[in-house]
Parts: sequence; structure tokens; C-alpha cells
Amino acid sequence: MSANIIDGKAFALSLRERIAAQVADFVAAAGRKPGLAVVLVGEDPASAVYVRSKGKATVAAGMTSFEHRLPADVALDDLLALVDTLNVDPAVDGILVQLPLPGHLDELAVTTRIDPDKDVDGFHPVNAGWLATGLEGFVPCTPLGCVMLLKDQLGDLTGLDAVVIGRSNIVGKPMAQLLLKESCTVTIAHSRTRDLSSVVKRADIVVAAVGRPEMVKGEWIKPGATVIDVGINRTATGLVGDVDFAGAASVAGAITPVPGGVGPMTIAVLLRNTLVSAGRREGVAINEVAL
Ligand SMILES: Nc1nc2c(c(=O)[nH]1)N[C@@H](CN(C=O)c1ccc(C(=O)N[C@@H](CCC(=O)O)C(=O)O)cc1)CN2
Repeated sequence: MSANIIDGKAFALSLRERIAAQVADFVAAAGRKPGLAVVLVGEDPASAVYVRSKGKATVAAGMTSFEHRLPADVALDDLLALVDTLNVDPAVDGILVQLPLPGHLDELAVTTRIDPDKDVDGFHPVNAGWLATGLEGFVPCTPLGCVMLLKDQLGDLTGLDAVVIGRSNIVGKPMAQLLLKESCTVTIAHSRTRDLSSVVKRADIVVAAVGRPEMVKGEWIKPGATVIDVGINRTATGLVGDVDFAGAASVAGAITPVPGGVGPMTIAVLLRNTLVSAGRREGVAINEVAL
């Protein structure tokens, strides 16, 4: 069997076009553009690339991008003071502090300082709570992007057996919550799961988000399963995911590549969340079903 390759780049592009169309409607109704503020602390090269891409994509969608760069040795209080300013800035609908932060900065202190109503990353515990109770809040971009790709590929996910490998607050846990919301039977596996290969083997949907290069092997995959690879690992041979792509692609029904799979969805969904935030703040209806 040779898997269908899920083209996340193309899906993200079409999502960004749909967002741009609704941004134009929002601007006509509200008389202003949605605004996204992105904060980058330090010089991490990958983070710098992501922040630049976010700025460009924000402007391309017709929104305003506010970019704030702080030195790597910035004091926590100064970073929190910037977040406080953005929280009360009426032109800012979404606030994102790029992660990871330098080691001396407490990520939880920073993410919990962001107004939950502007938390377009969906990392604030208030938004995690909304997601866990199945109510409306902001959902983290990468897992929401994964669910969009899954639904586009499989349609209704009801009753499917899903295994999420990884239990991070940013991807693993929200991913599991979203799959539960789609009525999947969900297992969260992790580095200490016993007999991981057997757990994965029974899954119709495998989401790999462990941060270990090519850890998930082709032999672990049930024939015909859909494999979503969230990993982005820089190795001597280049960029690879958490899944052994060649091995898994020979067994799976569909699989996301790295690059070009889940990654591009992260930024597209960030734009979606920013537009949704702007709509909520201005009382302008956004057609979320069309996004
Ligand atoms: N505050 C946040 N920080 C981080 C997030 C996040 O959602 N919010 N996610 C990641 C980084 N990230 C966005 O910030 C991101 C990662 C990857 C991609 C992407 O398009 N990847 C490409 C490969 C690009 C490359 O060569 O690196 C792909 O997979 O095709 C976009 C955004 C951590 N931090």
C-alpha cells in the first residue's frame, strides 16, 4: 500500500484565502483591521523564522501585525509589562509570545498573563479549561490544524480509534481533547507507555507529537491508518518528523509529510483565531464553519 500524502501546505494556503475574504468583510463592518501582536524574545533562529512568517502571513491576510523583539536577557517583569500593555491595546485582538523562551523566563507566568480573550495561541489555562469542557475558547493552533486535516481526509471521525503520542500542554493534551470532541476513542501515549508499538497498532488515527526523530516505525502502523506527524526535528540529514515517513507511508492510508504537512497549518490557524477574536471583540459575525 502506498499512502495518500496529505498536503498541509496547500490546505493552509486555501484556509488563508478564506480567512482573507472574511477579514475584508470584518474591515467593512468594523472599520478597522484585526491586529495580531507577536513577541519574540532572543535570537533563536527557528523562532525568528516563524515570527517573520507570522508577520508576513498576517499582513497578507489583510490584518495588522505588531512585532515586538526583546533581548534574550530581558527581565520577566519587563516582558510581563509588555504583555500588560498589549492586553489593553484596543488595536490588538491577538497576543502571542513565541516559544520556547530563554531559560530564565517562566513560560507559565508569561502565558497566564495574556488576557484569555486575546490568547490566540490557546495556551492560557482558562482556554485549556474551555476546551476540556467542550465550550468555546481559543484552541491551540497546531492541534486544531491537525483536526482540520483529519476531517478533510476522513470526513466524520466518530468512533475511530485515535492514539496521540505525546502529552504536552501545547499539542498532546489539546489534540486528545479535540479528538474526543469529534467522538473518537482516544488514547494518550507517551515515553513511559508500555508496549507503545502495540498501542499504536490498533489506531485508525495516529498523531505523533513526541519530539523524537523518526521514532514511530512503519511496523507500528495499522494498514490503512491515517498518520499525522507533528514533529519537526533538525537532524544531520535534514528536517524529519517523529514518524519514519518511508516506512509508515508504505502501510498507512494517508500521512502528513515533514515539511509541508502540519507545520504550515499552525500559522494559518493562528490567523483564523485572530480573526475570530476580532469578531468576538467587535460583535461582528465570523463564519467559522467556512474557515
Ligand atoms: N507561541 C507559540 N510558539 C510556538 C508555536 C506556537 O504555536 N505558538 N509552535 C511552534 C513553532 N511554530 C509556530 O510558532 C511553527 C512551527 C513550524 C511551522 C512550519 O511551517 N514548519 C514547516 C517547516 C519549516 C522549517 O523549516 O522549520 C513545515 O513543517 O513545513 C510553522 C510554525 C513552537 N513555538
